[in-house]
Amino acid sequence: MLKIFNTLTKKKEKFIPINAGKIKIYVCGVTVYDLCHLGHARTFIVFDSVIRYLRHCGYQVSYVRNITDIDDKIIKRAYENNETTQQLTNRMIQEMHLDLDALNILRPNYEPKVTEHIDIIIKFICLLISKKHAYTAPNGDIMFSVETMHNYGVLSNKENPPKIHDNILKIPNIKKNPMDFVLWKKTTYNNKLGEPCWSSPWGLGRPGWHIECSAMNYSIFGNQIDIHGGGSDLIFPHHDNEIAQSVCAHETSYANIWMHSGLLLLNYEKMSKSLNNFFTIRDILKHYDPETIRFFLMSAHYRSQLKYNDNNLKNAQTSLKRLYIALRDTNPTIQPNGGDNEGEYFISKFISKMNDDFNTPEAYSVLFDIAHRLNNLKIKGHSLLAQGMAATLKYLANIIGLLHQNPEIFLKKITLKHNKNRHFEKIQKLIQCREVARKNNQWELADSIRKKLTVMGITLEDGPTGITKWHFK
Ligand SMILES: Nc1ncnc2c1ncn2[C@@H]1O[C@H](COP(=O)(O)OP(=O)(O)OP(=O)(O)O)[C@@H](O)[C@H]1O
Ligand SMILES: [Zn+2]
Repeated sequence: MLKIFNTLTKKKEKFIPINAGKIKIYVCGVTVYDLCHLGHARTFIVFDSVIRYLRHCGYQVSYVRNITDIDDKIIKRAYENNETTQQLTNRMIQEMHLDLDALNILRPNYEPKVTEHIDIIIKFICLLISKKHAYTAPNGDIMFSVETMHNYGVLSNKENPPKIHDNILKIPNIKKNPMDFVLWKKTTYNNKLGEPCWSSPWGLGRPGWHIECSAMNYSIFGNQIDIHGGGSDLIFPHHDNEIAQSVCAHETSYANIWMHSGLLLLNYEKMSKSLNNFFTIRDILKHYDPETIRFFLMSAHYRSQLKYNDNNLKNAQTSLKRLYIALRDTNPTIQPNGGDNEGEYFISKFISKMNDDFNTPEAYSVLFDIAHRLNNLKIKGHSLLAQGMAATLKYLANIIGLLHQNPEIFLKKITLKHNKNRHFEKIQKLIQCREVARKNNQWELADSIRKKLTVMGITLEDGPTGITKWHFK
């Protein structure tokens, strides 16, 4: 029986879908104004493995992950780039698909964009106004009134009310309650940045952030879904506000289970676009195989935080290598358990770990037990049993999107990447030494380093500011 931890009840609960055999799941997606970083990959790989597992269990899963294609940060970035918000977001959506596909993340069944749901959003806000849950603020914005909901903040826990962001309190006379939030943002008279706006009963404007997910959920799924997911950074205010809007507008419950993935941290802080402390998926893919990244991001329980650093990625690579080495010289095309009880034992152990709130670290340890057993069988020359064990290993790992490559190809690829990385590090070091030599007027040394780099196929370009660029010839 599958159990899932529900952020709403703070308990692991038996999972029972609203409609037998079918699951409706919605995950908050990216605000598309930059390339995706490894923090996004964490959340999307977590939900990818959840969805793969639910499908493996025989559920028909309908998976929606939205795209936020209108927001302050998008407007600002498009203005800086001297392009339209649509040009920017279309480009970033394409790049996002490239990166997430590279990580073998299955595409959602539907990826709704906010700008394609403005009518639905407006209707939703009208409903909230008609039910007296929303009001027009003095500046013309439409605000949700949190006092009209008896248990506002239920997800983030009312007993420990979340801190109100300072700058919310600084806005004078706009909100009836400092926790009230924007549903519709009125376009300012001069519209300095030329931001996109839509006509509405309240004049030209654009939607606030929280309303988009409530409205798109309603339009795609009706108001009730089985699972709502996202990173734990979204619990408050985004998900509490979604609950407030959806419950107040439609007077039904909203999501049965709230699942939140732990954040990927860089130096103890959330990796994030706004904090500008991120590594793009693309950059990491230059140094690591996509499957290594996937393996790393599932190596801690999905609710735990995970620290990004090169060592952790290297460890993930070593672990994955161990599994592929075990699979080497086997032909795992026969039945997964090879007809023996040991295979069945491992399968049921793996399934019980995944049924326990998708415990991937424990599920990994079953994979390593199988690999260990497989190595022993190979050493002892029990070829048929080894084939069965290899098939079990591949079958189970495939459920969560791992070990789908040919072992020889994977092992060759990581050796090549390793050599390339070492080559890259060597180049960087030589360039640094040359820069020091130049600063110290050691021209002969600087010149000999340049010659060495030329032999390695590197061309240097010394910029006027003293910064040296390089490229392969
Ligand atoms: N460091 C992270 N670790 C895990 N999940 C993350 C991380 N950063 C973002 N996410 C998740 O990725 C999805 C998209 O997030 P979003 O586009 O808001 O990213 P962001 O980098 O936090 O952007 P911004 O800083 O502009 O708000 C959300 O579900 C969010 O919870
Ligand atoms: Zn959302």
